[in-house]
Amino acid sequence: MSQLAIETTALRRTYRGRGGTRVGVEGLDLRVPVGGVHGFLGPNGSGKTTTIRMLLGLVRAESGTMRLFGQEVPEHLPDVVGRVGAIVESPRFFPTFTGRRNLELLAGAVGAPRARVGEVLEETGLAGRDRDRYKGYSLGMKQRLAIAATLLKSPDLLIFDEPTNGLDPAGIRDIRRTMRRLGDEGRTVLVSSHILAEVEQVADTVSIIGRGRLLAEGRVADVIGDRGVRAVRVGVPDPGAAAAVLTAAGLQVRPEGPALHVTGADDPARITEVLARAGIFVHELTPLRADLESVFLDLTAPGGDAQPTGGEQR
Ligand SMILES: Nc1ncnc2c1ncn2[C@@H]1O[C@H](COP(=O)(O)OP(=O)(O)OP(=O)(O)O)[C@@H](O)[C@H]1O
Repeated sequence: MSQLAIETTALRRTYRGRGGTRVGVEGLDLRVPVGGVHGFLGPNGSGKTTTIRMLLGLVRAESGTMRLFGQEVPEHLPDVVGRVGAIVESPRFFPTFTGRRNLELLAGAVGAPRARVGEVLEETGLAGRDRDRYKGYSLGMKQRLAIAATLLKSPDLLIFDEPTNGLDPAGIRDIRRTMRRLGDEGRTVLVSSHILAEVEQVADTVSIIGRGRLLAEGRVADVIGDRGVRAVRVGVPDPGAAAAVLTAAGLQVRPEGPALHVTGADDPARITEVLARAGIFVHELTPLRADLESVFLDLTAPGGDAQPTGGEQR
């Protein structure tokens, strides 16, 4: 088994409130490989922040185990914390100081060499704006400065909790690029989000959770491939006649605009074969790939057929 940057087993945390006990995380098995970007996905309230806070020693787990780079935490957190950088809440910067000055102060505080400040400004694309005051930064620039701050000590693992919250599309693209670059450098990036389209483009691997449990994990393409409904759009001159023939052959058919949406065929060639035998010729045959969004919605739908995988999908 390849080394894991993060591993949790049967992790559990509940919250007691006036309305009774609320599940934060319930038996969560999370495995994040070393190197690359890992999307930690789930709808609002599914337990992402709770998990991240437990990993960082900010919230206590009720039961279960957690490891960072093989070291059990929180017991051995002091041994690994130097390898971990996290943006959980917005760090506090001095509004009237420049971005660079803020970083220089932080570098002093964490014992990073001063030269590192220039490097992290480059890495986060802030180099041209580093002499502007923090209070004049856009939200996206503030977020990039927060990332720059976590990079000062060159962490092997970066944990971002919903890093693009509140950003405009350009800001989102910048953060995504920064995360991708960090992953390509061989660092491990854990990025939590409930916005799938965003993570789908940047992540190498994903874990999808719902109500505190793991629902699916693996490489993005595999998670989609395993769960994707294989459908094909079929264009024919006479959709009514074709629908009757396909239905008689045991396939599921519904109209989709001027074409047909067909499921139930393991191989699209079977559709052309069935239709050709009936003298119907196909002018369009488009396999419709499920995207992560629909897989996610399927898995996390209340009362849906989501079965926790227990993490044995790899
Ligand atoms: N301090 C707390 N006190 C009581 N309940 C809490 C607390 N923190 C979290 N919860 C509850 O635990 C569950 C998981 O919350 P959590 O914030 O971990 O989810 P999340 O996946 O990060 O959500 P979001 O995407 O909205 O940030 C929710 O039902 C939430 O209301």
